Amino acid sequence: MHWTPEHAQPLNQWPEQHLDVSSTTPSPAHKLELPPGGRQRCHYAWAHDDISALTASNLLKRYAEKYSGVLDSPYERPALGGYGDAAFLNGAKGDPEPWPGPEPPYPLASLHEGLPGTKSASGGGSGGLGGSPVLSGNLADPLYAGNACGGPSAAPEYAAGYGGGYLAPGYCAQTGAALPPPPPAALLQPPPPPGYGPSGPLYNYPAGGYAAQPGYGALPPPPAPPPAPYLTSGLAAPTPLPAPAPPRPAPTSYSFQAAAPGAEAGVSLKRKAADEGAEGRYRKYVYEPAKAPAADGASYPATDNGDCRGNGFRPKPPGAAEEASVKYGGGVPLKVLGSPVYGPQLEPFEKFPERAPAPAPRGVFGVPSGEPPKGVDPGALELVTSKMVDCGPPVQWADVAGQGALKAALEEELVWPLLRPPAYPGSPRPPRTVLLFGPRGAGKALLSRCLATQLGATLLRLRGATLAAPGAAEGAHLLQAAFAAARCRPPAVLLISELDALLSARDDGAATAGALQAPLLACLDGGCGAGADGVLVVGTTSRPAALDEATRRRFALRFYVALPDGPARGQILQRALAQQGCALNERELAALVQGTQGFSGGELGQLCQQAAAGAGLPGLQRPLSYKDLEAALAKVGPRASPKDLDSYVEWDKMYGSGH
Ligand SMILES: Nc1ncnc2c1ncn2[C@@H]1O[C@H](COP(=O)(O)OP(=O)(O)OP(=O)(O)O)[C@@H](O)[C@H]1O
Ligand SMILES: [Mg+2]
Repeated sequence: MHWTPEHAQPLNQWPEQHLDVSSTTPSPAHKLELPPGGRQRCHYAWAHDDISALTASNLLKRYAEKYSGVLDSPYERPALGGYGDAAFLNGAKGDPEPWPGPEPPYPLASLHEGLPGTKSASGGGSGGLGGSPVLSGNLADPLYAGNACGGPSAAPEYAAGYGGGYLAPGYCAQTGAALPPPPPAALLQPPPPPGYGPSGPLYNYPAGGYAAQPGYGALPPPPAPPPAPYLTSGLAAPTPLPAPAPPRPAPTSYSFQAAAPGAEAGVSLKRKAADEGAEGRYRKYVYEPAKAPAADGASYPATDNGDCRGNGFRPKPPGAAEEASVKYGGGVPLKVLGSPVYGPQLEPFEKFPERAPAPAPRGVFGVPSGEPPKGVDPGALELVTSKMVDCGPPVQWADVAGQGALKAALEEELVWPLLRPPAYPGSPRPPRTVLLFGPRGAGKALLSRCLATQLGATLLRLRGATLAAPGAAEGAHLLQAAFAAARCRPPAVLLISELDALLSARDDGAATAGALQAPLLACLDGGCGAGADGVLVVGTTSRPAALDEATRRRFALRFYVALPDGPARGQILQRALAQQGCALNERELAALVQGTQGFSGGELGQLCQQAAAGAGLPGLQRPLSYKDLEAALAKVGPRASPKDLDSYVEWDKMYGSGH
């Protein structure tokens, strides 16, 4: 055989190589490369391949013995075949006593016959020792391929067979003395209870029958015992159970898990679906035709009928669908009744002009549920109650165009936890403060109104600039009164827009601004009732960089309200133009959407107003045309520069909650 370097394989691959022993001519290269001493010890892989069959057999035998010694050190290996499989299964591999296995020791004399390459009955196959017809019958089954305890593994060095039968996965080299002897069989298998022994009767009913189990009285009565002919001979017929106890009263509260089944996983899926815009279970966040509402008209078919008042926010009461129908369409049935389907359907946008007069303040605002806190100016409280309560029409999720991911995040992280707070002890409190930041007119106030609607809460609106205008003392009184009013009338959403106007870092250097920061922080800390159950504080700003760290930290959640994307702009424009009696065709609308890139929702509304004003149509004698809008585009443009938008994104990355 001609020797080539590819024969120089490590020993662990050796059995897989074909070993041709037909040639007796030694390779001169081998002789030159191999050191004269230590060849046998260190250079197994370089052993001659031109050797006789007898030499090969002897060599294999010797290597096998050597490796068995290396492997077993310091573990003292018992005689081959000393362990049966049961020894490993019982964890008695360290038992110094030889296990009385039924199999005889492995016949070492036939080891080499199993090696591939030997021109023997094994046929030079790939089975290694395990493939030997002689050994395969003697090897323990199954073969353990490796050592999972991090020690030297048997698998690479004794490929497919050798030693594999001795090393179980997880087997660590250790002395047998370190292991305790196996416990007596009586301990391993406790005796069965009386009456359940192998020789005992099958059933062992107590003589007087079973006593009624407390707490299961509401279960239906058990079936009558089978008639005597069907009972096993010798088996005592069970005594019927006594009459069931009166049913326990239904629980008045429900746990978080019960109230929102699969909330955790479902929510994540929903967010994922919203992010990806993929077809998922929560397709309401992507553009699609409206789905049929739930049978009861509820946004989310809750499995519970409970009314969670843990934090003052309540889920929608039954019959909300009818109420919503009256509110929105004046009796006209709506396609989506309280269902937050964020699709391109126009119905939700058309319902604004048709809305019935503003309903009476929702929640329990009209009936104070709490005492006004001491130290609050009664005049300021009266002012807040009469002037700052938002009585506008409710805003559903579908009324906010676009912002799918943000709406999903608000609902998941704010609305659901507030409506259904976790009931288990030690669970984190739902967030009570949220900051919405983004360009002017992006829809921060609209989203706040939507939050109030979803929570069934009263909305109190404060403007930072208005608070800062009259003077520091009066502004502070108003601020405290607003928080107090919210606390007195839960559930309530307190919206403080232009939050930056209250803080010291103002560009215009308003004198009172800085003075309002301390009262604001005190109120946000709970001093004015912000931490009370049933009060959610929403701060909005278009200058998030003006917020110092103290203020920023007070808002548990911080969400970026971005400018509307193309489809959202199309929706807002359609709705605004429909109010002015203008209907653009598809091409014109697409062109308008294209031309209004970078516009906020507020600016799109201004564009339509400008178009109407430019056309000189105060009374709308003729419908607006595309040309009017083109002309208005020359006058109204986006206010936020790309640099501003970048700074929002940066701030969001640093301090935002992400969505
Ligand atoms: N995504 C939207 N869908 C429908 N209407 C929108 C949307 N975004 C904004 N609008 C409309 O634009 C107008 C301005 O919105 P809003 O007052 O909520 O903006 P804002 O972010 O609070 O602005 P500011 O920073 O000036 O307070 C509102 O009439 C609102 O209805
Ligand atoms: Mg606003």
